[in-house]
Amino acid sequence: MASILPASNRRMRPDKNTYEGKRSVYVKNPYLDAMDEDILYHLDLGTKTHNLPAMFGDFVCVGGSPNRMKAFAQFMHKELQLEGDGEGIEDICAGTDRYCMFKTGPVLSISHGMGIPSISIMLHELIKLLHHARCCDVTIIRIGTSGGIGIAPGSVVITDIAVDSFFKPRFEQVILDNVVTRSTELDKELATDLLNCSREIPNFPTLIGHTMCTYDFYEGQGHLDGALCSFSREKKLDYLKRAYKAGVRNIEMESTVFAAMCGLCGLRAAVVCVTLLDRLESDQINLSHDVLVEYQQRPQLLISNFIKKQLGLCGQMS
Ligand SMILES: O=P(O)(O)O[C@@H]1C[C@H](O)[C@@H](CO)O1
Ligand SMILES: O=c1cc[nH]c(=O)[nH]1
Repeated sequence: MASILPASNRRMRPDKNTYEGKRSVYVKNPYLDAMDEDILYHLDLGTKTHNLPAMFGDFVCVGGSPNRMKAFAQFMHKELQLEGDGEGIEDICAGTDRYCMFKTGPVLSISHGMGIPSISIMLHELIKLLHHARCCDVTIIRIGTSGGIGIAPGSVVITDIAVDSFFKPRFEQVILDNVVTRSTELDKELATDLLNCSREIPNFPTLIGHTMCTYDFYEGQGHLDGALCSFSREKKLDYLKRAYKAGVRNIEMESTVFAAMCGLCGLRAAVVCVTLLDRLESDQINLSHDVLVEYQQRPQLLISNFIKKQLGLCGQMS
């Protein structure tokens, strides 16, 4: 778990990235050390203007929508039985409308928008913040929505490995004019712990599977209902069935870069997404508002129970 002690209270080894017995957050950028101040433009935070060690906690949860991540922060406030009703919880990134960030006890809740470029910018700045704040043993979980393949809508998929549109466990980052391929493995032990935790929640369909991450919601995921569609229903179904055969159980738009960046920077990471529909059956998400809200709360409930267990509050599981 990440320590929230100020950096000066902890013992650092000669290797600057390693605290005694702890796994620290790495940044792999030789230029950062030489910077007098680091301004995290999209989060509206900075090393000179904010007391970063005081702001960060043990768990970081990220998801696309600002409202969902605010609701999650308020839910955690209640679940952790913190003082007050949590209604007036403040957005730490209120100075920007790109992302929002809330802190409830040891849990940081941050929105990342839709798609790889959006989450990637947020992760660069978040990881630098965790590094500047000298956080150790950080657990980061993406709680999102997705389209399922061959599983009942409402199922929660815990990702074992994120794959690209070719079902390959890789993230290809274009750096200058080179393509650099990065691994998209996630923490297996964390995924198993989450699955075990899900088994304690009644009527909570959960499975571990591969998650396919695409660059586009419509054509990229084989939707027949976009403004453009240049393939047949048969081609779509053939593609999704091949994905299923390759072990893919859901599709979303952030997991490969999330797994790659967190893995490279020493963060214990998981992806937990509810499925809103079975893509072998349909393309349109036509759930009622209430069902949609209830489905979106499922990853939140699982993560809340997991965090409470980690904190030794397991007698108070929802
Ligand atoms: O975290 P969310 O639910 O936003 O993730 C999925 C993937 C895309 O960002 C978006 C598409 O509707 O939902
Ligand atoms: O089908 C879906 C549903 C949610 N999010 C996705 O990326 N795809």
